[in-house]
Amino acid sequence: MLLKQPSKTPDLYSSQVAPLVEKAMNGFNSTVFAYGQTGSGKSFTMTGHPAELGIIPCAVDGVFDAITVDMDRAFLLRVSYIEIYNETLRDLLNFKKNKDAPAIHTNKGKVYVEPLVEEIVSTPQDVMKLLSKGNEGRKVGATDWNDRSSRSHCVFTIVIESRPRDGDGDDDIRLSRLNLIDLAGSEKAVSDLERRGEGKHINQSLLALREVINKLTEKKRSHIPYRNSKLTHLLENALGGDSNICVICTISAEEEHASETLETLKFAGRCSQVETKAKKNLLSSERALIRAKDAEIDELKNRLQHLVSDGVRLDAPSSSSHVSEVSCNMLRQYRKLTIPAGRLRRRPRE
Ligand SMILES: Nc1ncnc2c1ncn2[C@@H]1O[C@H](COP(=O)(O)OP(=O)(O)OP(=O)(O)O)[C@@H](O)[C@H]1O
Repeated sequence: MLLKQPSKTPDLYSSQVAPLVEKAMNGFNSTVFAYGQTGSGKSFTMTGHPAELGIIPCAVDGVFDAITVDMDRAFLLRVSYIEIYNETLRDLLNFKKNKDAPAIHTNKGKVYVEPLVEEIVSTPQDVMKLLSKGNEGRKVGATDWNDRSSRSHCVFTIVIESRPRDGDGDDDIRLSRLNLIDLAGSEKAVSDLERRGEGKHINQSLLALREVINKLTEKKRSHIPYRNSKLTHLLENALGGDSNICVICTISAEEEHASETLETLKFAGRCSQVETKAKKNLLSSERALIRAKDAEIDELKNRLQHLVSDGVRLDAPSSSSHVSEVSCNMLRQYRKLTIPAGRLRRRPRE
């Protein structure tokens, strides 16, 4: 759908992305990506700017707002952040320690990345800290068009698991992925040699994405070349129909960019023809991390209650530094694993 009025990112979020976040909260995979030529505002739109909140922070608020009002379900959230740079995957939450580079695997048609850090989060602040941490490791560089051009594709994912609060509810454990993607921008040859090498990989992977989208719009679908790039391989399940998708296309209005703008608009037109059939994802209790964490939470709760009945004050330093450290660690772990419903946990706005 095309927005007819110039709009700010939070308006774009409310009209186009919020419905996908709502679906993600109910077990449907959702994917949002920004596509457009270099310097046209993809990172501005996805990550945001001091002047304007981006799609990712809006979505994070959307997720926690939904948890706040949902009194019937308990949630467990995890976050991962992957970068594809020069056709190599990097874990942006673990890039320093990373000895084994993450790789794409497929099992029974499901694409996943391993090894990959998935951090458990319980507040919007936790999520935003991880986003900033990942962004520090992201490859950016100055090009002829953008001083801080993203030289990589970045996939920020919130994994949402939930179960009914009452009863055992094992037949209604839901798992979904909310993928928020900032693609690198298509570009003409740039003057800097290193940038030119990166640009070649960027353009090839975007070409692969356009080819996949073209194939997906064909009435009689032939082989779809997902494996032609890491980007399309990683997005195979999402593009292939298991996810609700929102594609945000950004353009530069200057005349010198007219041909790229036309290409982007054509891409937007083709994306709007792709049909997806996302299904609700249910998880067996044995595979549900939320079930394993339930046991851990109960155990921590018991141990904390014992400490309190022994007279240890959890919110104040104890006379014994060992008891204090143990209780603080337990309390921290307990808080990390529990997201109470019915409490406003909105991230303070700048
Ligand atoms: N709507 C906007 N209003 C004000 N400034 C903007 C807007 N969109 C983009 N900018 C500014 O334009 C510059 C380029 O934007 P941005 O980095 O988001 O582009 P990009 O499409 O992500 O580029 P690349 O593909 O090279 O990474 C930045 O300085 C950004 O702050």
